[in-house]
Amino acid sequence: MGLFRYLLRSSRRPFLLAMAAGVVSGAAGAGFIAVVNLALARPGTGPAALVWAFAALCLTTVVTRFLAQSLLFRLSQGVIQDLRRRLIDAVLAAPLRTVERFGTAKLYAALSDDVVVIADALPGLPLLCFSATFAVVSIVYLVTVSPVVALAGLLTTLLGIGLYRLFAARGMRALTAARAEQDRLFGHFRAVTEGVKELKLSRPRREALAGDALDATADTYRRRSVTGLTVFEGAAGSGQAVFFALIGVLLFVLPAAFALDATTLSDSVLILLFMVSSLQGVLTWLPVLGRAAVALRTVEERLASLEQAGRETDDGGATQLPQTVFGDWRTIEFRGVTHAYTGAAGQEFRLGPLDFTFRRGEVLFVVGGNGSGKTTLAKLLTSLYLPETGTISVDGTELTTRNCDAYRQLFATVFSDFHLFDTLTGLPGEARTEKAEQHLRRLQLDHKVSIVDDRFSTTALSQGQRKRLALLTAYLADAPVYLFDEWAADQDPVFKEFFYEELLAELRDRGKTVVVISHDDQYFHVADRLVRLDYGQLRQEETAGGR
Ligand SMILES: Nc1ncnc2c1ncn2[C@@H]1O[C@H](COP(=O)(O)OP(=O)(O)OP(=O)(O)O)[C@@H](O)[C@H]1O
Repeated sequence: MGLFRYLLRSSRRPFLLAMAAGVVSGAAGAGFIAVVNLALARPGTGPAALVWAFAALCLTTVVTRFLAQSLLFRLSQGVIQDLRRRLIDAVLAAPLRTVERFGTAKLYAALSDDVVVIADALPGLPLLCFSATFAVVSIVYLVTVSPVVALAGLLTTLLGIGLYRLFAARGMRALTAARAEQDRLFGHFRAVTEGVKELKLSRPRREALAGDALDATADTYRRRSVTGLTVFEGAAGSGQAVFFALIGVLLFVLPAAFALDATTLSDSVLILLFMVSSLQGVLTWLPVLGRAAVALRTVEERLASLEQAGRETDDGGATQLPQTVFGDWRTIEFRGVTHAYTGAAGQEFRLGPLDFTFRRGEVLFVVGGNGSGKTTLAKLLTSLYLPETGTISVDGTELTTRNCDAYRQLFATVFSDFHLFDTLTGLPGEARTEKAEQHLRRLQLDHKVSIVDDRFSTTALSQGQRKRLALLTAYLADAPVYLFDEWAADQDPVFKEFFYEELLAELRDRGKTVVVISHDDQYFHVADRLVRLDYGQLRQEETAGGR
């Protein structure tokens, strides 16, 4: 039912058209059997009207069925596209913390697997309509042949539906349990693809993680899936069995009990045989539809959780250029700002409460030991996290979900876990390629990388070189504020010096504001101001250098 509801909401018109085609096809199919029966009663002497009816019903059955299926094929591809678009939009609009809590494995599973499972099941839906209509019309026709057989047919159909519902509830439970394992399975796949070096280098870890752990999850997934699909197959078998039982009763019990003649008997059996064969068509789709219902529920739950966490791009102002919203900013003020993470074992890391003011045009260093909260502070400063308590204000305007997207456009960043896009698309367009080539030379990457069709020719580089390419991208963004999270950590002494002594000075001269997270104490003197984090608490320190 969930699938029907979803399609009625998302693609009402083509879906209703496909269902109507399924209904017409079912009715025409049953009418076809009635005409066959009438023709069999008078072999070779049927009136012309019967011949025309035969031809029309044949054609209608075939054409409407084709129409319904082809509409559903088109619809199913549309559903894949639509669900993926909605998931991607929800991920991009949800707060970063919500996306981090989800984890990539769960999102990949929904994007890659669930949407395809749903779409693959859709062509089965017209068959349900076809068979339901076929059954209703057949029973109505049976009333004209023999009310007793019609009643038996109706009771059998109801019994079949009851049995199916009984089985389906169990099948759905098993498939839902299998689906939960799938998230874990995708987590293992990710660990294998991203940890391939470590796994190759250590046989015990490979056997433990890519062998035992993955096999255990895959086994549980397989067992639960097989149970679920087998239960659905059981539902199909029991549906078929009750109809066969009815035909048996019709052949061997009813004639004696109700004095049915041979013609009534053969008409009824023929109709019931066609009902069984149409039912078989539906029954083969039941496991597929069961899996699709579970997948749709998972995707909808994931969408709802992402959407419930709040959209961050609702503000009308967010569509304006940052220059017009926050372009003239002077100060960013933290007042009583906190952010906490709760680990799996319940332990908590709390940053803050933080009170400090960040000023336009300064070069600010954020320093402190590992895990002291520097990156978390950077996420708060860039508004990737909004404060859990306290406020961050820009010249008195408090940052909220409604204006944070506009505010974020002030920043160009290279986080320590940055993603290196291989395209320049989306960066300011004017003389982009020339500027990129010039920076490639400056960063000594021109012998490795070139720009081809607005793309880097390669991103398969050393970590230090990849960081230089990320720096180039940030440079091209030409944002008012730059944030570098331990950028120099992977650079050789020459590039460290270039970064701290040349690049930061150049950015300052260009009127940029710069935040540098750093462990390189030999360069702390280039900062205008330095803040030190110690277990989430902040201390401001003077520096020797700066202006
Ligand atoms: N996504 C997260 N979920 C849960 N805990 C987190 C998360 N990110 C960071 N933490 C925890 O918050 C604390 C601060 O992390 P943060 O990354 O801000 O430190 P850092 O000062 O940047 O460290 P480093 O110098 O090692 O990069 C750490 O104890 C870390 O375990």
